[in-house]
Amino acid sequence: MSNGTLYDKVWDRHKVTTLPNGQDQLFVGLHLIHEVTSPQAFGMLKERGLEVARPDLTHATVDHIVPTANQDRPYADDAAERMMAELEENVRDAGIEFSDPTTGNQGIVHVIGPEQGITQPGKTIVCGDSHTSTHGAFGALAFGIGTSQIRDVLATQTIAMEKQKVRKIEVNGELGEGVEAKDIILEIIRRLGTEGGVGYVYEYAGEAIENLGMEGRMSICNMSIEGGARAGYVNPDETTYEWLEATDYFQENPEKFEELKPYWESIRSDEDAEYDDVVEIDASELDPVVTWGTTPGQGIGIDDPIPEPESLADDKVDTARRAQKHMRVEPGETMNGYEIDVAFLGSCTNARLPDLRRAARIVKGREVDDDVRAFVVPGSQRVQQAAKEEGLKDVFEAAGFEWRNAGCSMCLGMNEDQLEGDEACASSSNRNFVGRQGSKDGRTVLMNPRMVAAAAITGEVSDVRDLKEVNLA
Ligand SMILES: CC(C)[C@H](C(=O)O)[C@@H](O)C(=O)O
Repeated sequence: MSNGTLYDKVWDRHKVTTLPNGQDQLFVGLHLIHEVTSPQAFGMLKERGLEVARPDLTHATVDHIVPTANQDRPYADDAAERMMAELEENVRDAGIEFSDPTTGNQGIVHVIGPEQGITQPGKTIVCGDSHTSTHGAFGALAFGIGTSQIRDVLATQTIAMEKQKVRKIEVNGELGEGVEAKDIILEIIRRLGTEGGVGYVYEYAGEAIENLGMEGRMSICNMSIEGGARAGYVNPDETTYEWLEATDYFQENPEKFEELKPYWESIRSDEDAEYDDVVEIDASELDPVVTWGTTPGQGIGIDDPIPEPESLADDKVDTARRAQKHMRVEPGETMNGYEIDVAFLGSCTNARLPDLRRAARIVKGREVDDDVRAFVVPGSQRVQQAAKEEGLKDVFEAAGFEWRNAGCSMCLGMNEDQLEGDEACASSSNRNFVGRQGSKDGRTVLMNPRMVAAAAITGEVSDVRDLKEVNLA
């Protein structure tokens, strides 16, 4: 195959047929499920007397409601216990592998798939979760689906979809000190808007993307949906293969690695592939980005002035006014110095081992500000364990951070981890919508994990470049 994008190639490879309504029916290589969006779908399946078609291509975890402090069963929260029990029953009945908390493999669905090596280049991957775009970091075609689509995939292992356009986002230049993958994606969303990607899949390319490790690529692909694109991907390369080779799946099946590698190579976008749109970004111009508003697109460099709503496009003026009122910020001010009450280091965007490592280098030998409650919620039990083994847990706890079990936690406040009243939170997560972190008056400022660490220490949104990093060794 040649002259195509990865998107075209993976799509064609998985296409079963074109349906009478014009949509394509695609075979699904991996269906990830979690406790929040799957119960209803299993219910619909049962009503029709249908069985799960490919339990072997389905994998479950529990992440959204799982308590991150006390995980003794039954969970203190009845609703959480019910959702967990239902998932347990569904996976048992269907024979689906379940990374539950007793396995040591549990964690946020978008952290564990890559960890276990079941997220692979050139696969179609779906999950009832908008951040499924994360898996695109491996060159997979991965997108979030709704409940009725989960039902369809459970029943048929296929999905009906319309083909999207492809926008190549080329990020060139070298990232400056203190600036990282999260800043790149916040900048992309700031420039193109939260709706800018509707109808598109994003291909992230360019030397700044190629220079990122898999975790950074995942942070970027993760937030594709915040820019309106249901999927985003990076072409697989040596960095990808190195990660894959070290995973359980390929350690146990080394012959599969050799067998699949030529396929992975073949689905890379060709040099002469045609794109529906191309956008270029210079990574070397970026400062750490923080949000001033209530959408991930309302971001600015740490020392840039918060915009006058009137200076924005017409359709953005009202939302900007409302956002500034909610956040209690004024145009012309910077976010540097904005007081915070909570620091949350977690989520499927930024709770992998290197994220925690970078934050720990800022935290080491310092103390969390007296007025801040700060916590670290590792993305998975494996991240938690590895971080503990290399001493990161001790670094965080010595500074006054709470160290938790794996889960989504305060990213969306579906468990007991929530903002109270009008607390402001420096958060490494992906959404700053009003009410997102559990309190309708809560205020979320999105930023990279090192910036969260800096905010925890100073008690206000700060430029991490002003704090000296400590060597962890
Ligand atoms: C619960 C789930 C449907 C939701 C999503 O799809 O994104 C959640 O993961 C989120 O981040 O808001």
